[in-house]
Amino acid sequence: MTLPRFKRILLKLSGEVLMGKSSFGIDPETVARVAGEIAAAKEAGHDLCLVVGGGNIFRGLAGVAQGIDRTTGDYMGMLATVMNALAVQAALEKIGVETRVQSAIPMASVCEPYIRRRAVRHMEKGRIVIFAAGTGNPFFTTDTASALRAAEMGCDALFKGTSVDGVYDADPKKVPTARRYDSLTFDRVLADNLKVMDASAVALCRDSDIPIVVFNIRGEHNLASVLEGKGRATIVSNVAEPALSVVE
Ligand SMILES: Nc1ncnc2c1ncn2[C@@H]1O[C@H](COP(=O)(O)OP(=O)(O)OP(=O)(O)O)[C@@H](O)[C@H]1O
Ligand SMILES: O=c1ccn([C@@H]2O[C@H](COP(=O)(O)O)[C@@H](O)[C@H]2O)c(=O)[nH]1
Repeated sequence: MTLPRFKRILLKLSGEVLMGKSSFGIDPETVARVAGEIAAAKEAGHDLCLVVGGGNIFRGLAGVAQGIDRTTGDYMGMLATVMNALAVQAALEKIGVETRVQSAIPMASVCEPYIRRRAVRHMEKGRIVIFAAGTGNPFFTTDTASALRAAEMGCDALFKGTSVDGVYDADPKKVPTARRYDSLTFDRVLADNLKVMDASAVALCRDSDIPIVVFNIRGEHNLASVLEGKGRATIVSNVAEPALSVVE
């Protein structure tokens, strides 16, 4: 399928992807590889901002399973995303890309607080803004933060770089016979309760008319391919049902 080409993009980087082949934490080689691909996307003329997940370090619900109350667990998860954001910033700056980290939870000694107009200005100056600490609120995820920031920053699309190559009719990690969609509507994702992204994120993108492109960022050069419009991905948009297709 040929994907549309987008200029201003919010790239959501899954925390899990940053751990590379390990089962926890940050793998420097993977972060460096992803940073190189982000730098190349910028070189190719895209305006980029990033939201980084925290699943490689801590998720609120995992805390709940260990007896930590949900809100505390969620704040721990948000702090995990700050660590990831700093790791991505360091890797980007090492290869000469100017960046700023803005956190939804103010931490003045570590990074800037999230100020929308300031973030817009950074982007106008060609910097990559990395949004950390999700939305700053418990009971949300970085998917919702991505949809929110994409809308606030006037992005043309939200690219979800994750560990699956698109949206399936069931979780492909649990159902081996699941079939992948080439394209589908926001309404279908919500009606079928497809779990690749939170319902709140999907609803926000639907209402702001921001397409979501789900692709596997674990594969080398996949980011470049989907940005060029030819990679393997699923596009979720408001386009009517006839455009919906299952490719395999
Ligand atoms: N219908 C579906 N299609 C595709 N993937 C699905 C579907 N339902 C569930 N998933 C799961 O969604 C996961 C991707 O989303 P998830 O929110 O878990 O990760 P992430 O946000 O990318 O990462 P992190 O939380 O580590 O930052 C995949 O690993 C996949 O197993
Ligand atoms: O707005 C937000 C964003 C995140 N959290 C918590 O952080 C972790 C990690 O984020 P992922 O999106 O799963 O990568 C998440 O599990 C939440 O516990 C949050 O509370 N609010």
